[in-house]
Amino acid sequence: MTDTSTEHPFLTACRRGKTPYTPVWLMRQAGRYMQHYRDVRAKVSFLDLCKTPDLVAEVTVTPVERLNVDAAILFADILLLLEPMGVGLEYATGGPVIQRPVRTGGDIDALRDPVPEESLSYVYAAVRSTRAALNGRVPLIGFCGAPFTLASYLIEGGASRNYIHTKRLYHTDPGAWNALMERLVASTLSYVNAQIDAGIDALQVFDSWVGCLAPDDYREYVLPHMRRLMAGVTPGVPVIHFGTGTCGLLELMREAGSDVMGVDWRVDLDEAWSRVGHDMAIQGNLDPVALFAPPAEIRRRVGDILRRVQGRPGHIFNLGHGILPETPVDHVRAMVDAVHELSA
Ligand SMILES: Cc1c2[nH]c(c1CCC(=O)O)Cc1[nH]c(c(CCC(=O)O)c1C)Cc1[nH]c(c(CCC(=O)O)c1C)Cc1[nH]c(c(CCC(=O)O)c1C)C2
Repeated sequence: MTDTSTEHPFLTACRRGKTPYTPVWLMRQAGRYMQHYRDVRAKVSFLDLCKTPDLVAEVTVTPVERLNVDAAILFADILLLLEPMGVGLEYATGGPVIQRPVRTGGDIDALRDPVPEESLSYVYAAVRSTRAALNGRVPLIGFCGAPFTLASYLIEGGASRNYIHTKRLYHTDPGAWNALMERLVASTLSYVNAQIDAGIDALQVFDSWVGCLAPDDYREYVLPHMRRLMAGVTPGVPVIHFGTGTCGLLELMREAGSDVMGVDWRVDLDEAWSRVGHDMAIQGNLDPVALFAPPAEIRRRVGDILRRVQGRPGHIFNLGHGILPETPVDHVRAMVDAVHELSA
């Protein structure tokens, strides 16, 4: 695994090349289910952690060492980009909060356009220190929020159940909605292209909450912006497009133009893959709650997913969403070992 002269299986799989085993990594692999992370967080707030490159490197690399996963994901958050827009980002105990949500065309006009190279320079410092700490062992994934998911936080002011304010904006003022999405795409492109310059090996775009949309609304109010986002990413770095609850949207999401489609557990992986097309790679899709089952049952379920894709090149194993904080670490390790052993 330390041989950097050959491409790592994770990157080969993103390009649908043949690999000696199915590569695996886990969303939220750095997080509260791990004692090491809780120890770090006992001493420093979430935002201060994100802004301290050496600590970011430490919490990013630790799960790679403990779990033997095939990729690292930079420790950061999709909402960091919103802080320099001047809306008041805060990580409260109940989850992230936007103190001054945007609801009208006037609010949108008043947003600042972030200059990521300046206000988010700590992210690029973190990419460099994490790369140095990884020392070529596994590729480093950078990430961003997709414009719809970012807009939902900006407009609702935090997590949401029904997205009433978000949907009302495009129902009542599509011009303001499109202006907001265009600004988010522009800022996100400067943000991620500077992550690429700093040395990330792959990019995941998290559209975590896009599954709340009717297909016609996705087509009209989201897809054109996603197309411009994907087209603007500096070429050469594979892009993973992930969402949850996207069963009704997969064919439309394909049109955005990523290399890899990430799917949750609510759809059979072989069905998802044939619907997005075998000319794309696929990532997924074990239910994160399956990690609470006994290791023998976890192994059986890993085997089921691997059988569905029948060894077709271009599968990256992952959960269907992030690891939950209460997950037993030894079960996570058992899952990673099962993927490696059963796919070899
Ligand atoms: C560990 C963590 C993160 N963010 C937050 C936490 C919890 C803070 C803590 O308890 O220490 C606040 C934090 N930030 C956010 C949330 C979700 C809250 C909500 O339900 O709206 C929380 C708890 C918003 C967020 N943030 C992210 C998403 C997309 C992924 C997803 O769908 O889960 C979303 C929606 C991305 C994210 N966020 C994070 C990573 C790190 C890398 C890794 O995966 O190991 C990543 C990729 C890190």
